[in-house]
Amino acid sequence: MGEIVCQHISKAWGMGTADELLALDNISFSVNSGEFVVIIGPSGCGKSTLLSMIAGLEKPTSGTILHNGEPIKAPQSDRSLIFQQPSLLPWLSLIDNVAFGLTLKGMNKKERYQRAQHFLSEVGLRNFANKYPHQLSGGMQQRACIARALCLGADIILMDEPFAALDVQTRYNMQKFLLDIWEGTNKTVIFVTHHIDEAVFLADRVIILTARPGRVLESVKINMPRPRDVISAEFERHRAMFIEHLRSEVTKAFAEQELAEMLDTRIK
Ligand SMILES: Nc1ncnc2c1ncn2[C@@H]1O[C@H](COP(=O)(O)OP(=O)(O)OP(=O)(O)O)[C@@H](O)[C@H]1O
Repeated sequence: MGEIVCQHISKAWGMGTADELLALDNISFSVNSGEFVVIIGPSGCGKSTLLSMIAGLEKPTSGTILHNGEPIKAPQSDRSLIFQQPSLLPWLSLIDNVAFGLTLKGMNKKERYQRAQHFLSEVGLRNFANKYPHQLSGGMQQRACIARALCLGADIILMDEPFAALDVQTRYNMQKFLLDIWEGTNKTVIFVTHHIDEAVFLADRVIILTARPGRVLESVKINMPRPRDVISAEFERHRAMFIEHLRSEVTKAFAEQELAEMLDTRIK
C-alpha cells in the first residue's frame, strides 16, 4: 500500500535572501495506493521540487506531505526516486547495485543476492547480474534502477523524466515495460514528464501544474483501456486537450524567463 497526500504545499527557495523564489504555491492533491499519476507542466514550474519533497530530500516551506498517513520527514526506502540519468554505482556489478540497500538493512549475503537476482529477472536482466553499469545501455540501466527500487521494497516509485535521455524506440519499450511492472506489482507511481504523449500513454490521472509558482491547474482522469493506441481518435482527443491546457502556461513561463533575462542584462 502506498498513498500520498499533499496538503497546501508551498516551497520557496532561498527564503529570506535577495534571491528568494517561490517555486510551488499551495499545492494539494492525493495519490491513491496503486495509482499511476503523471505530473506535467511548463519548464521551471516546480515538478522536480515537488518530487524531491515527496521523496523526503527537501522540506516544504509550508504544508504537509503524508505517506500512508504519516508526515514525510526524511528519505526512506519505501519511497524510491528515479532520475533521468541512471544513478547506479559504477564500481559495483548490477547485482551488487540492486542488493546494495539491503546491506544497510542488515540482510545476510545469501538472502540479499537471492532477492536481487529475483528482481533482476523481473526486469529482464537475469543474465546481466555480473555486468557493470558501463556495459549496459541506458534503458537497461534504468531497468536496473527500477529493480533496485522494487528490491528495497518501495511502495511508491517517484520518476523524474526517467526516459527523457533515451531514443524514441527505447523510450516506447520502456513505457510498455514500466506499465507491465506496475500492473504486476500494484505499486504507486508518480511520474514527471514534459511529453504529453507519454502522459496520455501511461497515466491513470494527469496533474497539470501552472507556470511558476506551480499550482494545480487541473487533475484529469484518463479512462482509456490499456494498452493505449497512440494513433486512436481518443488518444488524439486527450493529446489535444493537454496541449490546449498547457499552451497558455508555457507562454507565461517563457515570458517570465525573457523578462528575467532582460532585467538581468539591464542590471549588468
Ligand atoms: N536547489 C535549488 N535552489 C534554488 N532554486 C531552485 C533549486 N531547485 C530548483 N530551483 C528553482 O525552482 C524552480 C522550479 O525548479 P524545478 O526544477 O522544480 O522545475 P521543473 O518543473 O522540474 O523544471 P524542468 O521541467 O525544466 O525540469 C526553478 O525556478 C528553479 O530554478
